[in-house]
Amino acid sequence: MAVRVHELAREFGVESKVVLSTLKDMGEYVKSASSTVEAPVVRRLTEEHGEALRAQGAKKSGGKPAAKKAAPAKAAAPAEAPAEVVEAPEPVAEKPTGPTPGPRVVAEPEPEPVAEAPVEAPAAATEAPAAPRPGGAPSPGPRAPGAGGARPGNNPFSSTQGMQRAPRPPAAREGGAAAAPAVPGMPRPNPAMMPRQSGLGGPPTSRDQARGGPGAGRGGPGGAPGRGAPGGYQGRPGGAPGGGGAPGRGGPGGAPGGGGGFGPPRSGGGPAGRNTRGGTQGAFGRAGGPVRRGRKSKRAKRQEYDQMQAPAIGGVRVRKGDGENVRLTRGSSLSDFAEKIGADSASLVEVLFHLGEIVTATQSANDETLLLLGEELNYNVEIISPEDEDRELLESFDLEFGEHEGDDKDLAPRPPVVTVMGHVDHGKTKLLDALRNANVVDKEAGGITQSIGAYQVATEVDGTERRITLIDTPGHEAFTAMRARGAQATDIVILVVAADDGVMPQTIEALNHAKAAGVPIVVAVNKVDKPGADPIKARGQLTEYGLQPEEYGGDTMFVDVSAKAGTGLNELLEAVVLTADASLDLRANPDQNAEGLVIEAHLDRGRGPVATILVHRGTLKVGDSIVAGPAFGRVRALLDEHGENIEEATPSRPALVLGLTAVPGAGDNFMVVADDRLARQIAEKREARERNALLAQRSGRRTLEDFMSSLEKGETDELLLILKGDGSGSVEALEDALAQIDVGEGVALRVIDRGVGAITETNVMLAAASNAVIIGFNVRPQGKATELADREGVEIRYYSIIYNAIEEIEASLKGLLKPEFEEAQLGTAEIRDIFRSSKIGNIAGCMVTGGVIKRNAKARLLRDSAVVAENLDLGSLRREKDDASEVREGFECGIVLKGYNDIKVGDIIETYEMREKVRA
Ligand SMILES: Nc1nc2c(ncn2[C@@H]2O[C@H](COP(=O)(O)OP(=O)(O)OP(=O)(O)O)[C@@H](O)[C@H]2O)c(=O)[nH]1
Repeated sequence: MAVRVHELAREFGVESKVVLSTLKDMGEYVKSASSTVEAPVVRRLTEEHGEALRAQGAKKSGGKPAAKKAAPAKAAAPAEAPAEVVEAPEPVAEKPTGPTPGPRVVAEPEPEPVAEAPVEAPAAATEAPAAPRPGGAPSPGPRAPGAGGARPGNNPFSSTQGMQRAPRPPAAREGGAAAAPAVPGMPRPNPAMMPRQSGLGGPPTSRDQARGGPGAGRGGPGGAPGRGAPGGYQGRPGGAPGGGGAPGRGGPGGAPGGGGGFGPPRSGGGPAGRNTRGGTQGAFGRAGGPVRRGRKSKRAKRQEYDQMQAPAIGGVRVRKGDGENVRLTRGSSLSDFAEKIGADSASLVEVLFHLGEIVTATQSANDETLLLLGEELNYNVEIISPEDEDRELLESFDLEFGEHEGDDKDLAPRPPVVTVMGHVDHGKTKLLDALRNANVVDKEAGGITQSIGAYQVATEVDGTERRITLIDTPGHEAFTAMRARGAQATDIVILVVAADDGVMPQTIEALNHAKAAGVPIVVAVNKVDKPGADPIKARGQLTEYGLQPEEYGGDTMFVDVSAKAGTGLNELLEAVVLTADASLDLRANPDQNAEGLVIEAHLDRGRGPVATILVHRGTLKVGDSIVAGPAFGRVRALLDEHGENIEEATPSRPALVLGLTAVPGAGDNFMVVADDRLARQIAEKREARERNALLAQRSGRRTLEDFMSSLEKGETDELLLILKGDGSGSVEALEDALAQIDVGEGVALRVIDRGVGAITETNVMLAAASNAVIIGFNVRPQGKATELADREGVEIRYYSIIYNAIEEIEASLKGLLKPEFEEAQLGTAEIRDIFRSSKIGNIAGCMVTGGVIKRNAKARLLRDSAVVAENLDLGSLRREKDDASEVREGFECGIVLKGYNDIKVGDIIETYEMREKVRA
């Protein structure tokens, strides 16, 4: 576990800056008092400088000994009522494959930390080294008192059990778990204990923090050093046996360290596949240090796996429930769960791990996993349905969807909405076309009707004009897709049966769908113009399926039509109206904020997102603030099916809406809200929710067995990309070009997100959660995105030439990329002032805002997160009046960019150097 510098300082009784400078002397990259320091570093600090620091602290405080504990450890469960007492666990004998028996749940006799609370690390580190571990295993570090002395080395979350950079005996260096003998009584290597993957170029401090800790750990099962294992920033050896790192995304072993690799995903990062960062990272793994070469043999992997399967010694301490209800939304993470039950997410990770599932604390878990965990811990987990979720979401804004405002007298009749279904080739499309051409309303003479997904027709029934809205995507797929989303777009189904063909399988299917939805049916017996037509037979056949023709005493109207000849169309429409009148109460309040459904939506190159909506109630007007699924906006224009502008759309009226910020999905509901801000808030919440649900789905249940089978199968993988560019054109071009890459079998490429603008923390989070690589095209990261990417081990690649991006991605996918140079970030400086000199050009008065600026570095200039100049050289670097070879963060300096004068105050100079990249 990582601890903060100030906590360490408190521990030693010295000021933060003393610890900072000691760490810097040790060569550790530490920024400030609030920076985190990884356990192995803490240990080294303690071992090498602990005495001196404490002495210094004691001197300062007048001989008072330094505090023993940095801070009170967080209790993971409420003190009261351990629900179930299970004796301290003992080692369990060999276990067959398959999920391990449930976690040994140990009641907590006192509110002591469950796994290791982060703050324990310094305490642990300052303890005298513990006795050698049972079995003679090298003890990578002392343990905290009271944190499970009885179960040495068995806590995968223990900060004290050796992390990536823990000094360790040479014997242990040969591949972690695989090399560790399974001595009885010795902690078996547990996937959770394996070294985390590393090898990326960023500062280890921040990265490590996220990697090693409970819940955030990425080190996966397996023993070999992960991606770029021994590399990393510090180039230290990784992976002590039983090393830290919660079970997480890292795959078993992360076998061939992809650290410097730019190889194909299948070979990178180990056999972990989907759930491992390694898989994808391997494809674009950043350089950063020496890389393990070659793949591990199947045997070694198998061995690792076997050991991985072995039950860990030591139980998981989680307070069991009493069958209480726990309501979780789709895609909740273990952290969310933990919060609800007052437990530590790390223990939940561990519990699941024992159940054979590898889920990190922050990752979205799927429904099954959440239910499983609930069952195990005796909680009644209730996954909130998407509809309920949305209802609750709207309720939180004091809104309601799907209700008419006012009372009965406010309701006015509205046209029925009709979907045409039937067997292939029975004439659905033809019928829709025929109806459109013959009966469309408000049609200018000669006007062409556009297909916007729905249109209105009119017919006269009993002397009054009656309108009908037809959804013009025929077939039951769209109908069921909408139903699956809880949306009922259809009031009546026209079931088309060709008179010459009779009832066919899809006729029945459509019939069943309509029945299941409780939607009345009108049968159109089509193609009656054909010589072999037998409309009577069709009636007889459908009777067998429960559709009794009215003329035979039933309640279903059958109408003979010929879509081709245009006969029977009015009768058909009349039948629809009569059926609606007989069985449905189709009324809506037209005088409220509009609500309804998105029938179809797409991105139009010229007009942006366009959506065809169907108003259910209320009246949609130009200028309304609208939220449609995860999209929102102000209605800029409303168009009807003739492409004509309309001012408003009343109930059952389909209209094309322009002005949305994004493309909603078919079946999403839409509603008008008070203002744009509210619309945005709702949309954002929905989007986040959708993302979580998607991630949960994608993450699936990755079991240890899955890992094994991927190992055996020789792993196919997918390279996921997130594209960010400076304009929608470039992003599209890049995506198009990527789609053209022939990646060959076993490797797939998928763009999971794209967008215009700087690379944001959200992009990084998504990449982290889905093991994607971010491609930045002429854009740079924003805010703490880089830091987060480093911490999360997310690879971001920057390009300014599409061709280069394509070439590299293609090469990496094909595993053809030759060793080459790669950029290593050095430091950034912000231009605070500009001094003009006739001799040397413009001098940028800068503040170094991160890292180190070195004189011989390469530089690029950023303005508002966009790259304005690339491949620049630092002409001179000065501190005060003197030339400097490097200037560190927090210091001012003067920089001249060789041959480049177009600088502005506020610009960022980003420096880097090219390091040779070694491929695995
Ligand atoms: N003679 C005759 N032919 C028709 C009639 N209606 C449709 N057809 C023909 O039947 C064929 C299929 O018609 P479609 O409208 O494409 O049928 P569909 O049900 O939409 O077919 P899918 O879209 O494949 O499910 C076409 O060649 C039409 O011209 C009709 O009333 N009489």
